[in-house]
Amino acid sequence: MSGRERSRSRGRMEPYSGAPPAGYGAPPAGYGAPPPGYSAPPPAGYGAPPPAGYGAPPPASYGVPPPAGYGAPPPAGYSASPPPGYGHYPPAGYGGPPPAGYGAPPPAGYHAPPPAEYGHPPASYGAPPPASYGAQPQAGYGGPPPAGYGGPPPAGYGAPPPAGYGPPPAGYGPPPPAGYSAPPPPGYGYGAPPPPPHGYGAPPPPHGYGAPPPPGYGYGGPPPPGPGYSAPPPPGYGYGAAPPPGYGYGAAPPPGFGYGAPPPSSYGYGVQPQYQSSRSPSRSRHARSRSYRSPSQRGKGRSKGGKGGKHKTQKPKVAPPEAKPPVLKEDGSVPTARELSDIKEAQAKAQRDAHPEATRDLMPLQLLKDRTANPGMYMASVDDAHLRSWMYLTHERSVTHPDFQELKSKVEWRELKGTHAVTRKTMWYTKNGCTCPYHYGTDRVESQPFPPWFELMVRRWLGAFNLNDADKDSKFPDSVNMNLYEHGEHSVSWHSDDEPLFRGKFQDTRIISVSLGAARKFQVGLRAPRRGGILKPEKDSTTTFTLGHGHICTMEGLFQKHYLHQIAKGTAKDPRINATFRYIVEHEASCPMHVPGGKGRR
Ligand SMILES: O=C(O)CCC(=O)C(=O)O
Ligand SMILES: [Fe+2]
Repeated sequence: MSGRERSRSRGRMEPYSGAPPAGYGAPPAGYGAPPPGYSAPPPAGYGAPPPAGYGAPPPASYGVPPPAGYGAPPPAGYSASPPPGYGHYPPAGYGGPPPAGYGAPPPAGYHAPPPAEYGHPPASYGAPPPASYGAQPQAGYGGPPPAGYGGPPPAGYGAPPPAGYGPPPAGYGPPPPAGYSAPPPPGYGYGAPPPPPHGYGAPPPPHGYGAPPPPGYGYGGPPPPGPGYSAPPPPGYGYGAAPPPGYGYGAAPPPGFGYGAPPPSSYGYGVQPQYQSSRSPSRSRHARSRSYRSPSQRGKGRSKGGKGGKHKTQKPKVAPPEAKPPVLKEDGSVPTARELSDIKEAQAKAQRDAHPEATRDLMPLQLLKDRTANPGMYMASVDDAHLRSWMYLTHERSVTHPDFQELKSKVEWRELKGTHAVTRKTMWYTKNGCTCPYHYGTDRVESQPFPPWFELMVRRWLGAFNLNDADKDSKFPDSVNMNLYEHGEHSVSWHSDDEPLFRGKFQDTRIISVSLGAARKFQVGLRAPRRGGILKPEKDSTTTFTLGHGHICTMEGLFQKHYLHQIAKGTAKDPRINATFRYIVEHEASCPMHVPGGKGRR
């Protein structure tokens, strides 16, 4: 308070005489309309007391006019339901100027909810969009985004264009992402839509299917099925029916498709189709499940089926796979390791695009947000009905800083040792007498029962989901994996929570993740075939979110089958705890909860 202001407030106590008390000259800025009867300026001499209502000084907080829109619904452009945490309680320190950026809509592409203490705009707010967001923001970004930048990019468009997109690289590599055929939105910064590579989109030559594709047709990856692609094979080629859509992309023909002779070696654009003998219809299923084997399953004998051997006798005997023809480029040359990975990634993507998962109409699935009183407070961060995969983010106020301190000091944290250093600390609690351990790569952590103090804490955090064990949708999680990241060097690299215990690669799973302490970046991306044995998301499919104190993130449906996630190393100085609540479906054979022969169902 300045000296002048102090004397003004003292002046209020003086009797009115002659001149108005100090400070009464004019109502302070922002005081709104003068009270009824007040006629400014005061009458000469100001003999009379100030009109009724004028006597009191303006309330302390009234010094500054309230920010436009304060108290009212969120300002225009703020989106019908503001993102979770936005505006459901007034920013701290309200009464001062609105926090920078308040009143502006959140920047396009800003997926993460604002941090717990709204009032500090998120770190990236107003800053350039996340790296994965495609083109650099246009000059002037920081004000409203350039026209066209506001809406979400078309599917597949969020990623940067392939290197050298100006003129497409020779051979053009994989087909452009879905939706890419549309010109980029204005302002997206590609200049003009890229010219299609020579021959792209044109139908293949009418009789050319037995022959190599014409020069220049050459996609590194499989061509999209185009008009004419399902044209009958050249005379003499002789399969009865037209090949199924997508055939020739490396997928095996469906059971019973049964052509006598394999197609000529040039069929399939350099990617050899996989032949299926009509005697082994399980081949394609076999090939498919093979690509879903987890790190722990890989390297184990196929007859074990990756389930610790206990289903040995139940597994159907499968004939040893026929030797696969080598994958060649369209010019017949052998691809480099990187080119081969690109080809495999494009094949996997084509498979995925061609094979949607069951819809929720066909196979109902209740999303956790729909169990709450306020589903609008949950932001869809991944909403992928095609892959039956969902991720929602919200902020939960009942998660407190004392909770963080209690967890940090009471949990018996175990160090996880990577190949070179400690990657993070962890703990694994289970319920109902379950003794299943948790496997992290080569590390194994024995379970402990939920401590009573933790049970209470968790019931509070997850209260909004109304998990009262009344039916299958309302089951309370029966296990939790906790991580303590002491600083930015602690991390968890790309993975999915696909441990056999949860059967997340085969059926819907729910994972509820609660974050406490320091904020860290959480990334998700589409699962791609391993590259050089390493699990990484498909190129250009990564999205980054910030998980701060009190954030709850759900992963639902087949998210663990189709998506990967990670907490990458970063610059964080302060510790963070994350608890992921899970449902065990298939207990290990040594566990008292094990059901012999049963593949559990949630
Ligand atoms: O710390 C996180 O937010 C993620 C942890 C995680 O992915 C896991 O425990 O499986
Ligand atoms: Fe995970």
